[in-house]
Amino acid sequence: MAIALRFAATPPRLAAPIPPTSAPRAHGGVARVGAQGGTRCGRRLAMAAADSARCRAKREGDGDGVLAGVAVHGGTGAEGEDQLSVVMKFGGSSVSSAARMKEVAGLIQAFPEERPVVVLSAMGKTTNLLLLAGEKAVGCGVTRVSEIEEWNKLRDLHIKTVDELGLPRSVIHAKLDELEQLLKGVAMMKELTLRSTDYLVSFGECMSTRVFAAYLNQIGVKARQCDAFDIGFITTDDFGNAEILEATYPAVAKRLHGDWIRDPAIPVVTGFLGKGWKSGAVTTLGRGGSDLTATTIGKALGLREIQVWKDVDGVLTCDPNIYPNARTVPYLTFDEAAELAYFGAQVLHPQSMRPAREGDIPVRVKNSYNPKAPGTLIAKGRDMDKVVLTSIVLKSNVTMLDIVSTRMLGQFGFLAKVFSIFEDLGISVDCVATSEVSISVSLDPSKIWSRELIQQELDHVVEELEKIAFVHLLQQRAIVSLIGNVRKSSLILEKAFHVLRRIGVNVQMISQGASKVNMSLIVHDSEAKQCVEALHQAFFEGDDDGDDCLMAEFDEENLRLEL
Ligand SMILES: Nc1ncnc2c1ncn2[C@@H]1O[C@H](COP(=O)(O)OP(=O)(O)O)[C@@H](O)[C@H]1O
Ligand SMILES: N[C@@H](CC(=O)OP(=O)(O)O)C(=O)O
Repeated sequence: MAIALRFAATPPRLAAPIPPTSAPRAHGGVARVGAQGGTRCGRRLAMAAADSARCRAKREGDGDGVLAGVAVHGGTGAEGEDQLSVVMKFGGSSVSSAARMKEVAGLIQAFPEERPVVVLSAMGKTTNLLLLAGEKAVGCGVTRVSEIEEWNKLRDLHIKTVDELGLPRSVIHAKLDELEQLLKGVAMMKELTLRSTDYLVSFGECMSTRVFAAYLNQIGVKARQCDAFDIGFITTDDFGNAEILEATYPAVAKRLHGDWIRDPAIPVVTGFLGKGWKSGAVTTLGRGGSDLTATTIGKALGLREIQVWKDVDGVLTCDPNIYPNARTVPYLTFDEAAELAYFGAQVLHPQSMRPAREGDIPVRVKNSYNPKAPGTLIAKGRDMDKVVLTSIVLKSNVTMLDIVSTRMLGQFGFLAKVFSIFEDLGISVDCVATSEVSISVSLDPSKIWSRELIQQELDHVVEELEKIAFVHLLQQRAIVSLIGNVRKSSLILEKAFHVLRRIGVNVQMISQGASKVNMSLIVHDSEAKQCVEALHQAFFEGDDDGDDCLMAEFDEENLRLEL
């Protein structure tokens, strides 16, 4: 049987690669925009340095900030019709069905004064379905691809959505055909590389945006579908976890603004995707990466606000799946939000705060199921005077290593040796605690695609470390991170340990940075949920202080009484 293999397991190059304007950094998230001090206007002009549009901006001579004709928000509040004003990002949960897409379109129509850039994730759990379909395709044989349950599910979901929205199926057919060919290609090659995995999962966002843009047009809201990899999102070639490069900012600004000026239509941009600068192939920004797409666009265009619409009333005091009494946190700083995300609060992508902080663009986390709820506003600063604890984050299934060396006493270079082993094996470390003769670390279980550290990797790391130290491997641990006011750390720890002692839980490791807003406690996995509940009750429910219970304000007197 002949198979039209239009897309082999190795996807095609998209276009000639565009080199980054600076070398990619080895670690971390979004590459920093270079020397940019000064005003917003100055920063944006710097971003557009290589851009011919910059000259136009100068010619027009808007002292309050004009980039290539974009009147940026220099605090005057004077927004022209000729500029995009906000980003509205809708996650998979917000666009999981035709009904949800209608709701989201309604939200966009409800703010006619806004000229949003819309960023969409894949519908519902499409990304997971694509990953599973790809894995199954590797082993199922070409003729059985059509039987893969996940492929059928996601195809049916998209066809049903298009039908229910009253759109022609042609909106989605080409992409579905390509996807089927790709799965057949994977089945034929019996191989799914990281590169082809990224190409495979990109279909989720490519389809949701096509459907949604078509729907907006149908209801009279002029919209334009945009693939992020075609509008200037340039990344490293780290498939599965690519970093956005600096060249992205001027490229995206130029493209989105240019399109808007030429023919105003709401851009509907694929979240989560980019283009590798060397390979020219589609890359992804790590799970939940659409938040990062949104903040990158916000910074690139210098927009007034970045809205991230979820299925919860904002950032909550803890994961509502762990403890349903979680409450909304009304205000957060970029640092607090980043810390929350780093330590595993699923609600925001760990790197997403960086562009917002650099561009000083406020991020509003809102609930698309409950738009009246005020949500969470994340900005540069907030009044921390009354803030004690902001949120509790739990990361489960963590592995801990106790590394003991008698040779560490008075020695130098031991820590360097330990960490070079982790570096060589590509394992990242979450928390660290050291003493004269020992070091305890917790290992990040979520490497690429949330794959957990497999036993073989752990055995390898232990084997290497045993060459220089005694090693104890402790599995099934959990990190309970207390995100709060570092200036009240003693108060937080005092109360936390009081609570933990009361429920009979022993903390196995503690880690707190010098000026960081989080304190991490490692406990046994089996006790972790109970810890979160008890801590939440003590910090957020115990004292009804009339201040949204969020500041967990409790005075010394109260504490003494409790003790
Ligand atoms: N501290 C927290 N605050 C809010 N939501 C949280 C928190 N921790 C975990 N979550 C989970 O994150 C989910 C929202 O994030 P996500 O699934 O990425 O949304 P979306 O798909 O809309 O982008 C919520 O449904 C909630 O279950
Ligand atoms: N669809 C991608 C990207 C994303 O950001 O999704 P969401 O916004 O639904 O978390 C994922 O599932 O990882």
